[in-house]
Amino acid sequence: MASELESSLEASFTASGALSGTSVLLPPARSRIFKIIVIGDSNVGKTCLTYRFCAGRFPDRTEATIGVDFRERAVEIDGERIKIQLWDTAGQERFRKSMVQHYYRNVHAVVFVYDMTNMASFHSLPSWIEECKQHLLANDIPRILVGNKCDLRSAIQGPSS
Ligand SMILES: Nc1nc2c(ncn2[C@@H]2O[C@H](COP(=O)(O)OP(=O)(O)OP(=O)(O)O)[C@@H](O)[C@H]2O)c(=O)[nH]1
Repeated sequence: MASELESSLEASFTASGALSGTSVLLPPARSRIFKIIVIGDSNVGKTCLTYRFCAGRFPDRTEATIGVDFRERAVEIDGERIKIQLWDTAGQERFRKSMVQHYYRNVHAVVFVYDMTNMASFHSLPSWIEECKQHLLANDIPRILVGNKCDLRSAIQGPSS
């Protein structure tokens, strides 16, 4: 029993990255949190995308996001448990004005979303990229582009639409 306890204590030291062999029991290491902002025109599906990722299903109904909504999901990557904190931002200018500087603070990655059935939302991407530049987003911050609503096959718009 005592030896079992000893080995489990040692395992928790090792898991928390602390030195084993000391007599102090440290709390387990806290998960690292990564902040990812999701941006794009209103109605492209940012809320649905983030909700689906975090809750495993689509929301029953959606309304225009005001300011920002936060969603979180724990995932394991390369054996490390991390927390992904998704910032579902408002697409409508009037609902984002007061919040926009908070979106870009300490951000780890950006997801740009457009709606494949709405070419205008694709053409808006340069203005979203410009907003990132204006908020001094570092060049090494990963950026991902998502073309949403690909299930609406017959409504997908191409460059000539
Ligand atoms: N067919 C289809 N509809 C979708 C998809 N994603 C979102 N929608 C619909 O698109 C509409 C807008 O979705 P939201 O997720 O609220 O869009 P948003 O980008 O968060 O909008 P704002 O909050 O105004 O910025 C809703 O009617 C959704 O049901 C998708 O993948 N496929």
